[in-house]
Amino acid sequence: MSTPEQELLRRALAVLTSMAPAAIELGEVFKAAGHELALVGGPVRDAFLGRTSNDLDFATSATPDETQELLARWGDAHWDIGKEFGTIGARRFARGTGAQGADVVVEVTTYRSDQYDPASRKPVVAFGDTLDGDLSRRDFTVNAMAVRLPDLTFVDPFDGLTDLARGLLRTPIAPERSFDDDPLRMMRAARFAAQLGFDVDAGTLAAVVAMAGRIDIVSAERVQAELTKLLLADKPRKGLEVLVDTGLADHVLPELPALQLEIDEHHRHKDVYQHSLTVLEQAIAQETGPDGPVPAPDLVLRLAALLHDVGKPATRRFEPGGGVSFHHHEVVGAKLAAKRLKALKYEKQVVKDVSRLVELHLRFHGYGDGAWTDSAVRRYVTDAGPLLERLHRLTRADSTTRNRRKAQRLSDAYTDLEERIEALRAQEEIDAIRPDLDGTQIMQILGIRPGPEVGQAYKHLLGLRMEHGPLGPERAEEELRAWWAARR
Ligand SMILES: Nc1ncnc2c1ncn2[C@@H]1O[C@H](COP(=O)(O)OP(=O)(O)OP(=O)(O)O)[C@@H](O)[C@H]1O
Repeated sequence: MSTPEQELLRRALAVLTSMAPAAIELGEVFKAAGHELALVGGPVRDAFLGRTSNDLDFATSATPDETQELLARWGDAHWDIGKEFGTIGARRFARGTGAQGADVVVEVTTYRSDQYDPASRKPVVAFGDTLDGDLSRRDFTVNAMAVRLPDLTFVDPFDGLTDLARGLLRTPIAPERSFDDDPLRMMRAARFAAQLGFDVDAGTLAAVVAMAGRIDIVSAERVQAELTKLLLADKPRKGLEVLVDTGLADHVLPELPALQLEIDEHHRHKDVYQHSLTVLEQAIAQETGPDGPVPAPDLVLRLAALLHDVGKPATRRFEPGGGVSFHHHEVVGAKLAAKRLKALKYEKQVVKDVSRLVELHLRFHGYGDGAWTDSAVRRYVTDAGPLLERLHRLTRADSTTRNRRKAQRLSDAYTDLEERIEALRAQEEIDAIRPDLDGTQIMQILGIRPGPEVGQAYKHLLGLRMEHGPLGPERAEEELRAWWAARR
């Protein structure tokens, strides 16, 4: 019989041995120079979860200058952008095959002993002398384990292994002090809950609830980075529930808890919040890589799935005859989503794409029983543009009815729409629809110079192309002349 911890240790040892050659070699380099070196953080935790990594974090007793000198002899490429925080990085290009067939990236950080400065309400970077001291300022016990090198001694001052075996996120020091030092750790609890499927320990969770408002002093960029990692996890629901249940979401993504108030009249779900989490999960199930079934996490799709109904609270109307409506919630939602993502400092393109998907997520429901004209299909494809594939996924994911027949009907209707798109695509260009005549041809035919009329003519021909499909140059010329004559 072996305890879960022993079982984990055995597994970790196998993983560590497989990634050890490069790490052990580095340990020997540091030892020869009289310094301590230990593998820390994510790679140690992941080794216990049976996952190898070629991205290794180390802590050392050496100063940043000493580390830089030692790494110069080990790696093939180096960087020191984190030197101010004690971190020097290096990459060793792949040698050999198998586990050694990939590049190894290392970041070595001088032992830290940051102290919280009550005046600036920020931790001040300081270097320390012990590994235990360094581990004590880490976020969670499962991230505060280390393996000394080159001898592979396991160091676990906060009993992280027990927490790992139980699937618990707990701060090594009192959570109130830890979150005071760096409130971002509260977001990180939600992120690791999503990534690892772990629960947040009761005391740690209570501290998040009590201190949620402190997240406001953290920069939007840092919050965004954690939210993104949370959303890109295989199963983000748990992390999102931590955000909402603790009140953190009221500060970083208030549109999400606001959905809890809404009763969804279309689907028999408790509320729009639960519906949104399910749509996110279903959208994730729809993700495939460009080369087939390898899942490729798609941030834009996931954000759109999570936020697609955020316009509902503001547009809810109770109708006189009973029932509820959310007219134009997609338009309102698109604006709210864009505003929130901008505040979180997401890149412009992400903001634009998510907002557009939110705006278009209902469009398909006008499709009914296949009664769309070719013109409506062209407009759907044109309005979605490069987001068409994602819109397909989002729209399919947005069906959470438990009524199987209704679900099947919706799915069949969407398949029908996709087939209509394919059929039209086989007949004509629909992915980048342009009028039959370009600006130069318009000017030639009408004998006019560049000016607003050319644009108006172009728009008129584009409208006809959308409505009727390709006209051909002759009919396009006739239509152009008729339009010109009518407006004179
Ligand atoms: N804000 C923080 N407060 C305390 N410790 C932190 C903080 N950020 C990082 N750490 C420590 O540094 C390690 C590396 O952080 P990082 O954010 O890279 O996480 P990770 O576990 O390596 O996962 P990933 O590389 O996927 O982000 C963590 O395991 C943790 O020990």
